[in-house]
Amino acid sequence: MTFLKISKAAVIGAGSWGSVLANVLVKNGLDIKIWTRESKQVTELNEQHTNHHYLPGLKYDERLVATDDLAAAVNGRQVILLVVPTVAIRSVSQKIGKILQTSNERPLIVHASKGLELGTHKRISEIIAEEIPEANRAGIVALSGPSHAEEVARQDITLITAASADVAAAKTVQKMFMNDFFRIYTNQDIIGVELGAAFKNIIALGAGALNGLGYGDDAKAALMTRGLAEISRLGVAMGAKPQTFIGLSGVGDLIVTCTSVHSRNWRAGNQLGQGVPLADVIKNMGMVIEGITTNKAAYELAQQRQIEMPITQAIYQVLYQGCDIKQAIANLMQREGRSE
Ligand SMILES: NC(=O)C1=CN([C@@H]2O[C@H](COP(=O)(O)OP(=O)(O)OC[C@H]3O[C@@H](n4cnc5c(N)ncnc54)[C@H](OP(=O)(O)O)[C@@H]3O)[C@@H](O)[C@H]2O)C=CC1
Ligand SMILES: O=C(CO)COP(=O)(O)O
Repeated sequence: MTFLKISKAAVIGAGSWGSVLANVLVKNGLDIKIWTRESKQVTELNEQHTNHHYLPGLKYDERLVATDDLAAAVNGRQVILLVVPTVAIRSVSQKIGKILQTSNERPLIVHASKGLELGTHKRISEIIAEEIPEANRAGIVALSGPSHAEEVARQDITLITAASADVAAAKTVQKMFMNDFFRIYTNQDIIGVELGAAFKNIIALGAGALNGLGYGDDAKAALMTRGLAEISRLGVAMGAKPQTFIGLSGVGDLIVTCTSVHSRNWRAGNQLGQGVPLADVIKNMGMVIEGITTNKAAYELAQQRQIEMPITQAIYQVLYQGCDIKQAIANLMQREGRSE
């Protein structure tokens, strides 16, 4: 595609991240419609300009318009930004694909979700490409990097990546989001960007668990470093460029997710480390914990491709096979000595 100056976009998903990204775009002067499946949330966003369940205390820009009518959100928009959990990407994309076929429109599709599909192990952009016909999309861009909704909401400095094989598409997204607190880099390695984003959540579960168990900074640094080594190994085997894992969407996002109390994955791991059962952790969070399903996908991929991922395997044993966390850590420590 050619570079476009965007004035109208739709944001699909009004959870923590979708609502904050929508707010950034409104502040940047764009006309934004945000879609949520919840009619009560539409009323709250349009009348109180709040999103109490997801970001208590935040006042949204009054120009942000919410709707629960997907066609009304999508039609006539130059960009559609998907920000629903990975598990919902296929069904939502299917619906959007049908709407765009009927209206015969061709917007740029952007997503900011981080995960792999269970069963197929597909990346988000692969799912979108399957469900929205090529004739009805101008390109696909992944928006990803170290960014917590809670901090972007208060306009903290945040730097992330717009990734697409199509440079003009990535630059279009860069331009629409950039402002004095939000800085976007482009990257053509969408495979590496999406995989770094998905896999770091697994390691963040482990970092949280170490904290919950009372381990210190040495353990955290070790987990992050060896975690980066194994997620890059799988990522490169899946077609990612190695250097992407030392960029914002790789080590950058790994650092923020493994060290921030805002991270849902870290907080979930922290509770598991304190002995809270997984079902209760999920119930109490009230928001998506992507690392739990991505751990299963990554474990299966590692098995299929015979790639050594001891941390991912240990977390899989804890989450899915009932292994005690302390036993899983002991098993990791007792592995035969290796070179780095
Ligand atoms: N939160 C953050 O700081 C960041 C999140 N991300 C990524 O963004 C994605 C979304 O995360 P986040 O906003 O935190 O998630 P939340 O749990 O805060 O919100 C999820 C949103 O998606 C909606 N949703 C859930 N399931 C479906 C479905 N089946 N169909 C339609 N809508 C659905 C929810 O609607 P309802 O309220 O009705 O359930 C809600 O609006 C994730 O992949 C996450 O990894 C990326 C960077 C930062
Ligand atoms: O991706 C994120 C930060 O970059 C958000 O991480 P959590 O989903 O763990 O909150």
